[in-house]
Parts: sequence; structure tokens; C-alpha cells
Amino acid sequence: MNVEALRFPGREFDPSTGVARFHYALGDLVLTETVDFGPPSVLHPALDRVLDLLYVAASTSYYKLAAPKRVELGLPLAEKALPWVTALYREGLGEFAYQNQLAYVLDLDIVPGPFAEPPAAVHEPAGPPLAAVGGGKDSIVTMEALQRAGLDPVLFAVNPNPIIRAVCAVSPQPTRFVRRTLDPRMRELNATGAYNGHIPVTAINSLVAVAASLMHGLGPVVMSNEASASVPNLNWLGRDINHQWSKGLPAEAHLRDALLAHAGLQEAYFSLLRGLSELHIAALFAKFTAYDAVVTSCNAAFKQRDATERWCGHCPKCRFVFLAMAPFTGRERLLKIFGTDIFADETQLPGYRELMGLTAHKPFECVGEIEESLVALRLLAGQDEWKDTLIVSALTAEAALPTDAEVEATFRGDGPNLVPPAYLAALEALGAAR
Ligand SMILES: CC(=O)N[C@H]1[C@@H](OP(=O)(O)OP(=O)(O)OC[C@H]2O[C@@H](n3ccc(=O)[nH]c3=O)[C@H](O)[C@@H]2O)O[C@H](CO)[C@@H](O)[C@@H]1O[C@H](C)C(=O)N[C@@H](C)C(=O)N[C@@H](CCC(=O)O)C(=O)O
Ligand SMILES: Nc1ncnc2c1ncn2[C@@H]1O[C@H](COP(=O)(O)OP(=O)(O)OP(=O)(O)O)[C@@H](O)[C@H]1O
Repeated sequence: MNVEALRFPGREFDPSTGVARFHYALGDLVLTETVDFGPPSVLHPALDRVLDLLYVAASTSYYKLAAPKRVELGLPLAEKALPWVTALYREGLGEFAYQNQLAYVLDLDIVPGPFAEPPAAVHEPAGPPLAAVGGGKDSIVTMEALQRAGLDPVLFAVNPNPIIRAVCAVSPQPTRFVRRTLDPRMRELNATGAYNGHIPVTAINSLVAVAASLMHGLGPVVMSNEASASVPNLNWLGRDINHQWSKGLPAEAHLRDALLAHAGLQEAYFSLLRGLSELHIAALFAKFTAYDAVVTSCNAAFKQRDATERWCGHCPKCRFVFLAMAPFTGRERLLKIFGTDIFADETQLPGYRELMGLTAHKPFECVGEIEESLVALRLLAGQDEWKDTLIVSALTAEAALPTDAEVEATFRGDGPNLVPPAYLAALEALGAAR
């Protein structure tokens, strides 16, 4: 598809049904994304501005079909929201640019529309938080922290699959779900050779959540993005490429700035687990056995078609989460959670060598840092039930294990974060990781 620019011909929102439609033009082709929020209980004054930001975030799915040289925003946005737009495209599509060898995307020309008037007022959402649930260990830790602290979270998901629904059903907290539908022509376009690749999906889910929280008079949106999400996978042409860009701290800070500048929303969005390593989160997760039969972090289970029922057992994320949970769950429990023993399978060794930094770059998946994998390995090498397993013994013979100080640092939980103090206290109340 050879087009000059992605354009924004307009969007609609029906306040009686809560259905939003976002239109995107690639030349003469106009594609439409639909987000069905369900009927709102409140029409918050900041809602329309949040829908503007969502209109921009969701555009990345359509931009990537043709990857034109320009994005012409057209719609009025606050000037101080533009750094978020630039980062969303240039960094959020970094993996897409790398995989498709489209270097210009890293410096994409983003043409702003007229600047919007500053928001009429500043609002700080009060009320029960909206906790975004992804079905894996991270959001379960957040759900439990908020509930135990008496903050009475509402559990939230975009397009919940049976896993997310089952995880929410374990908790007594109420739920709110939103349906997001990509333009159905996207699949046909991909089949006929349009570009494909990763997009910053967490930015989209985050803004859907902020809009949903406003529609029901709720408090801040609480994500479960961890410290390691900010660490890039590789450097290409002098730029960091991060699969998890929209889960990282810079993306969180940009989005908070855009929400304040364009919608007048303060403290409306943060990640509770930001200061924690994946290993620390796995240790906290191990305290709660009630989710064992449903928790699933494997992305293969979250595809729109041909999804696996739970863990696929042979992807980087399955390998990493098995490794991260093993030191804290014990063997019998972990084998029940995964339904398979990944450490007994020799074919997993090359994938584990990658996670330990012994071969290529960290995989383009939501996996922890190399240092965290090494810390997990060191803990396992000291545990009788794991140390002689095929994978653990092969890796310990090869990898340089971290020092005591490095192990201790992994569980400090004091990484940079934007969590309000009352919420930090809720997390601390879960107790020490180990
Ligand atoms: C489930 C998954 O990993 N999907 C990635 C995969 O897509 P696939 O074709 O295998 O399946 P679908 O997800 O069903 O996608 C079908 C097509 O639709 C496009 N698409 C999907 C969602 C969307 O919001 N916009 C879209 O345009 C998609 O590109 C497919 O053409 O491979 C794709 C290409 O690399 C990835 O784009 C799919 O990733 C999804 C957007 C997704 O939801 N992935 C999350 C599980 C994920 O990777 N989360 C990251 C967070 C990264 C971030 O910065 O937000 C993580 O957990 O690390
Ligand atoms: N479908 C969704 N709807 C709403 N929020 C989501 C959805 N999927 C993920 N999230 C949010 O994004 C965060 C990151 O997603 P991710 O899949 O990494 O986390 P998770 O499922 O909680 O844990 P894990 O890392 O073990 O998979 C989640 O913790 C959650 O806050």
C-alpha cells in the first residue's frame, strides 16, 4: 500500500450506548475501530479529551498497515501532549520498525493539528481504583494488594478472554469489561501483503481504562507494569528498541503528562508494580494459591484466533515465568500451574540460554531482564528439588551466577515509580517478597 500519510478523518461517541468509533484514512481507504464501553453512568467533563488521546493511541494499528512517511494528526491536541504522540509512534513502533527494516519510523514526521485550548479544569479521579487485569501473575498481585488494603478495586479488562474472566471470578471484587474491535479489513489487508508487526497495545488498553473509569465515576487506573518493562531488547541504529515500550516508565510518564495537559486529569493513571522486578512479583504471587488453576501469562493464550487454552509451554514467556516462579512455588505446585515440566525438556535449553544472555538479545516478549533470570538460576541452584533438573544443571554449568548483593537488589522493590503514597502502602502491606 503506497500512501503518503495516515490521516484522522474524525471520531464519534454515542453517550447513550457508550460506543466510540474511530476512523483512520490511508489514502482513499478509511478504516474504523469500534470501542464499546457500554452505557456510561456519568458524563465526565474530561471524557471527550480522553477519547481524543485514545483516538491517537489506537491509530498505531492502522498506521502500521502501510507505514507512510507522515502522520497528519489534524485533530486539536494540547501542545504538551505532543511529546507523548511522538514517543508513541517513534518508540512504541520501534520493534515494528526494526522487524520490517523501516528506519524512518524511528524519526517519523508527525504533523500536529491546531493546538487545543487548555482543559477548563483539573480533576483528580477519586473513588475505587480501576485495576487493569491481564490474566497473569502481575495483575493478580495488584488485585490482591488493593483488595487487602480495603481500596475496593473494580477489576477491568479490554476484550476479556476466558482466562481473564476466570482470574476475575476468583476475586470477590466487581468487574467492568470493554469490547474493542479492530476494523475487520485488517486481516484481509495483511493477507494481501500489508505490513504487520507489534504495536504499543498497552497504551491503548490504558486509555480505554481511563475513559471507562471516568464513565463510571471511579478512581485512578492501576496498571501492573513492572520495572523490567522499561529495559530495551536491543539497540538499532543508535536507538533503543523495546518490545514492552508502552509498559515502561517513560511511556507511563508521557501518558500522565498528556492526560494532564489535554484532559486536565491528575493522578489518573499509574503502575502499582513499577518499582518491582519480575522476580519480586513472582515471589509475591506465590503467596496466593487461589489463582493457581487459572493464572496464565503466556501470550499465545491471548491471540484473537487459535489461542491456546492456557500456557503453551514452549515460548519465551512460558520459559521465563516458569523460571521466575520456580524458586517460590516449589516443584509440585509449579507443575500443576503449568501442566508440564519445562525444566525436564532438553529442547527448551536454547531458549533459556537466550534468557540468560548467553546468546542473542533478550527475546521480543514480555520477559524479565537477563540479570533477573540469572538471579532465579542462582536461587534454583541452591534448592534440592530443582538443582539437578536438566535445564537448571545445564545452565549452572555455563552461566556466571550473580553475587549476594545482586540477589538482594532484585528484591528491594524500590525502583523509580509514580505510585501515590496510599497505594505504595497497599503494596508494602503484602509483606516481604521471600
Ligand atoms: C497475542 C499476541 O502476542 N499478539 C501479537 C501477535 O499477533 P497475532 O497475529 O499472533 O495475534 P493477535 O494478537 O490476535 O493479532 C492479530 C492481528 O491484529 C493486529 N493487532 C492486534 C491488536 C491490536 O491492538 N492491534 C493490531 O493491529 C496484530 O498486529 C495482528 O496482525 O503478533 C503481532 C505482530 O507482532 C503483535 O502485534 C500482537 O501483539 C498484540 C498487539 C498483543 O496484544 N500483544 C500483547 C500480548 C503483548 O505483546 N503485550 C506486550 C506489551 C507491549 C506493549 O508495549 O504494550 C507484553 O506483554 O510484553
Ligand atoms: N486485556 C487487558 N485489558 C486491560 N488491561 C490489560 C489487559 N492485558 C493486560 N493489561 C494490563 O497491562 C498489564 C501488563 O500486561 P501483562 O500481560 O504483562 O501482565 P499480566 O497479565 O498482569 O501478568 P504477566 O506478566 O504474568 O502476563 C497488566 O498487568 C494489566 O494491568
